Amino acid sequence: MSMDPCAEPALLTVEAMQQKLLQTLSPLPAANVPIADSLGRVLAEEIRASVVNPRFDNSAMDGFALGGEATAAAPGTFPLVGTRLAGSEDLAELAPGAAMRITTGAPVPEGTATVVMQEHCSVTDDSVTLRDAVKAGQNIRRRGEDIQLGQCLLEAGTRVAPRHIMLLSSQGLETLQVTRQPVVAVLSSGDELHPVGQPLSRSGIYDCNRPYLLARLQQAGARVIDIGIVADDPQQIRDALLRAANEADLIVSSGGVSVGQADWLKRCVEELGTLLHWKVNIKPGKPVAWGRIGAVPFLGLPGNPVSTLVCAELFLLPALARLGGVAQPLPRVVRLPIAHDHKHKPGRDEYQRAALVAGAESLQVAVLKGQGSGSLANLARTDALLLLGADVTSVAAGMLVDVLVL
Ligand SMILES: Nc1nc2c(c(=O)[nH]1)N[C@H]1C(S)=C(S)[C@@H](COP(=O)(O)OP(=O)(O)OC[C@H]3O[C@@H](n4cnc5c(N)ncnc54)[C@H](O)[C@@H]3O)O[C@H]1N2
Ligand code: MOO
Repeated sequence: MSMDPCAEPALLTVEAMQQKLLQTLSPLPAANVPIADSLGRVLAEEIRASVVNPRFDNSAMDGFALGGEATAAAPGTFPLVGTRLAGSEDLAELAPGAAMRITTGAPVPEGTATVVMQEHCSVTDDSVTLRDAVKAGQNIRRRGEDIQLGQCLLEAGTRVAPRHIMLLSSQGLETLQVTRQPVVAVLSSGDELHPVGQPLSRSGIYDCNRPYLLARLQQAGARVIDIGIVADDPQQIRDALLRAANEADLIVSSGGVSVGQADWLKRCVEELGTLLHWKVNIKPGKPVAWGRIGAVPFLGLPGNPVSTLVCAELFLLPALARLGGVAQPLPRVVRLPIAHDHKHKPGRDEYQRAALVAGAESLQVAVLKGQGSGSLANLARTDALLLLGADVTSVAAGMLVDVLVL
């Protein structure tokens, strides 16, 4: 890689850069964790059912189980021979023509032909009267109709969500094999940057990229190390990168990757390790850098805050997901109609901040005002990024466009 700041390397497409990242990385090793600690972690094993669902034929309603002949005889009055509650270990059978009070989830007694909701019956101490005809087999949840033994429930590479914890707990699982949680070190670079809580110098600004990255990474399942703000000084940058490489599985910086004389990040990575690629045909975020410090991958995001945000979605989160063992590490793009005519200057794949708005038939995407990579006000309304391909010159209202929902 040339040290000449004026040399223009070949720009990768977004897809090619993503493939390059994914090829450089492999999932971290797996460990066993209690289910209660598994939220947000990534399964390193396939989960197959060891418990069928339902475990036994059981009632779907509070009401009355009817023995065989009673079903055909309804409407009518039938003797009430007992009660079966959920959790009952009682094995009594139900005689043909008799009825038994039953609650939702209780095993239906042997001999049950159907279950009737109690709202459809009148009851005395020793009999139940059905007002209407009944269908055989209704309101009974059959053993194994949902989950059978050995059925694949979750694939390796699934990020554990609360609904998965429900499914796994229903199987009685206590622990899971998950990929080790990736540790990501985050730093900001720039003499102009101040941490929040400190007064600003005349040409100072608050560092908003590092708080953003720390939050976004944690939301995506990483453990973060905050390396802080590093001045535009090669020695300080080298020290920060080496400290980060010592402690983390992935290093991410913002700022200092362009061609300015104080842009040291890329040069320091070349010195300390390997710069694997620099520059992608994307707007915003063109000077994004990818490399390694020793064995630790490094992603250098461009400093303009929206460049940081867009490149984090497109490159940082896939890199994190890959380390974390996620089966589908790339962001999911959906197609939605655009709410208005829209012009685009071709040349780079562009990701524009957009709001999702209610259309007549479906959600629509509306591009927000203020698309400069340093413009922040519209982050308040940003729901999604609209992708406009490098060759697109315009889109007409109603056309389906690619959208990355945030
Ligand atoms: N001659 C050229 N100049 C620039 C080019 C180019 O191709 N040729 N590319 C432009 C593009 S595109 C981008 S993006 C930026 C990226 O530059 P850097 O990564 O070196 O970022 P900085 O120069 O350090 O900062 C850019 C901008 O963002 C502000 N910033 C930086 N870090 C933070 C932070 N943590 N929180 C808030 N704001 C931050 C910084 O003050 C600058 O205003 O380069 C263009 N230049
Ligand atoms: O790529 Mo820069 O991010 O356009 O501002």
